[in-house]
Amino acid sequence: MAAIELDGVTKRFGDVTAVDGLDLTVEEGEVFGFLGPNGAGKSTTINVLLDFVRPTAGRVEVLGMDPQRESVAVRERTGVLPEGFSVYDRLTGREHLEFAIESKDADADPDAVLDRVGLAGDGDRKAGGYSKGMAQRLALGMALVGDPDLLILDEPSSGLDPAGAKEMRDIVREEADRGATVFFSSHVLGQVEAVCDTVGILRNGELVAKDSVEGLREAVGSGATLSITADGVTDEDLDAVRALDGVDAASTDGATVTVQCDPEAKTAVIGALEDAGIAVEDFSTRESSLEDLFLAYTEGDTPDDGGEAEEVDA
Ligand SMILES: Nc1ncnc2c1ncn2[C@@H]1O[C@H](COP(=O)(O)OP(=O)(O)OP(=O)(O)O)[C@@H](O)[C@H]1O
Repeated sequence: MAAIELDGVTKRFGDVTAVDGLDLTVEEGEVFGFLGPNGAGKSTTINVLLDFVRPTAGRVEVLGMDPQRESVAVRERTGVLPEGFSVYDRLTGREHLEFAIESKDADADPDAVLDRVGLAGDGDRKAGGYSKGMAQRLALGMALVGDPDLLILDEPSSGLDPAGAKEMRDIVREEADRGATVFFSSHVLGQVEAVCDTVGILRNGELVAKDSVEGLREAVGSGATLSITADGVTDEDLDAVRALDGVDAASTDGATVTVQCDPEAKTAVIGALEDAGIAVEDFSTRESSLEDLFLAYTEGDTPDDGGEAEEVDA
């Protein structure tokens, strides 16, 4: 069964269309990464799932229920880490968890949860004195209370240091192993790449791609990014590079030339620059990251090369 099913969901705020005819299915047990630039409509979609916002049009199902008619039942089985969570300054970390345990009528040990999210030893401190990352850990702990069937995490890594982000990803995996569905939004691409089974990319309220990370990579192209340290590169030089077989894109910031290309095109690219009289000081190649991919989907034209990605025309 699908944990989340959106069918033609549109949400308008006055003249602004935040979500535009969104069709989306997240299967039970899936870790789904909801990616998109600022303002793409991620939080609005999450608010629709939780019935904090009512859609202008479309059908929504969460855990087989209609969140508008069964909002209490949906929320009982869902753990939420909201965007911009703010703590109750005067309550301790443990009191926050006790509150979450009580309101979910759950049977959890607050200290075990504090320990799990890396706050053991800080449970008796007033949360008003927590750092941003500690508050985020606390919010994650509150979302985990009661072993929810669905975890909805809005930008869960915001404010976390690299170790905290890694711990968050480990927890997400543990929750998925337990059978929970995890839906998390992010524009921190590495977070999504590292932990998600499936990624959906939202642009201007529309789903522009949905696939596994690998599938999306294949759809974008052969996937190498070549960085060449060289100055004095002109537009004509870049045009010569772009004209080469296997080159998708080339740009420069004045000191470094960045080329998206097939790995085999590397020698030809460097040769073309050298033929133009450019002194190539250094170069490196890396597999295109999800970031390159994300930018290709959200800034450039959507690829239509018949790759593995399920293209979604909204
Ligand atoms: N309550 C509201 N009233 C008016 N406009 C809104 C409201 N909520 C969201 N919007 C608009 O809807 C669009 C989508 O916003 P949303 O917060 O869903 O995006 P997002 O993808 O979560 O962005 P971010 O990554 O910046 O949090 C934006 O243009 C935003 O200004």
